[in-house]
Amino acid sequence: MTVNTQPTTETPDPRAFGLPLVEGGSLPAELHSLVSSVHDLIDAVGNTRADTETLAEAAATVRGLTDRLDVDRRQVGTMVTRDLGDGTTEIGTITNIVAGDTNPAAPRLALMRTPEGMRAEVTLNTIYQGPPGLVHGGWIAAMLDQAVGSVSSVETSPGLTARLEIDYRRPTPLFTPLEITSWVERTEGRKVYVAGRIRAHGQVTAEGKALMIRVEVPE
Ligand SMILES: CCCCCCCC/C=C\CCCCCCCC(=O)SCCNC(=O)CCNC(=O)[C@H](O)C(C)(C)COP(=O)(O)OP(=O)(O)OC[C@H]1O[C@@H](n2cnc3c(N)ncnc32)[C@H](O)[C@@H]1OP(=O)(O)O
Repeated sequence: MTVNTQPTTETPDPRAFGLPLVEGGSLPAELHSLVSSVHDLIDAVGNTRADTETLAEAAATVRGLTDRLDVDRRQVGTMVTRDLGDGTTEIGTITNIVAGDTNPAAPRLALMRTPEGMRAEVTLNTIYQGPPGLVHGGWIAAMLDQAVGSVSSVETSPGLTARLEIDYRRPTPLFTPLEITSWVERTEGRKVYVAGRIRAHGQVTAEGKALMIRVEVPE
C-alpha cells in the first residue's frame, strides 16, 4: 500500500544543472538494435569455447568497431526520458547499469507504474551469474535498489539511496522470468521509506527495504 504524506513535487529539469536530456522515443532503432546485439555478444563471449583463431579474429573485429563508435561520446550524466506505461514518464541516466537504454551490460529493467507502485519482469542470463545457475546477490540488490529508487522518484521526487537492506529468502534462478515490484511505504520530509520484492514462479526470492533521501534542488 502506498501512503504518501508529502505532495509530489515537480521533477527537476536536468538541463538546469547542465545535464543533457534525451527523449527516449528519439533514440534511433539502429541504436536499440546495436545495444541488443552487444548484450547478446557479452553473453556469447562469456560462454564461448570457440577456437583461438576465431577468438583472435573476433577480438580484432570488436576492437575495430569500438574505434569506429568511440568518436562522438555522450556527456557523462546524460539523462533520458522513459515512458512508464500510464502516460507518465521518468528521467534516468541513459547508461544506468540496471535500466539504461543504451547500456548493453544492463538487464534493462523496464519498470512500469502500477496502482501499488512499480513492476517489471526480467529474465537474466549467465552474465548475471553468482552461484551456479543463480543470480549474483549484488545484482539482486542492484535491481531492488533501482526498483525502489525509481518508485520513490516517481511518487515523490528524485533522491539517493541512504540505506538498503536485502533479505535473500530463496535462490534466484537464471533463465526464469523474475517479477520485481516496489512501492513507497511512507514519507517523512526528505526521507522516503520504500520496499521491493523479487519473485520467481510466484515465490519470493528476495525482499528489500530502503531509505531514499530526496535531493534538495536549489531554487
Ligand atoms: C540534479 C538533476 C536532477 C535529475 C532528475 C532525475 C534523477 C533520477 C533519480 C532517480 C532515478 C531512480 C533510479 C535510481 C536508483 C539507484 C539509486 C542509487 O544508486 S543512489 C547511489 C547510492 N547512494 C549514494 O551514493 C548516497 C550517498 N549518501 C549521500 O550522498 C548522503 O548521505 C545523503 C544525500 C543520502 C544524505 O545526506 P544529506 O546531507 O543530504 O542529509 P542527512 O542530513 O545526512 O540525512 C537526512 C536524513 O536522513 C537520515 N539518514 C541519512 N542516512 C541514513 C542512513 N544510512 N540510515 C538511517 N538514516 C539516515 C539522517 O539521519 C537525516 O534524518 P533527520 O532529517 O535528521 O531525521
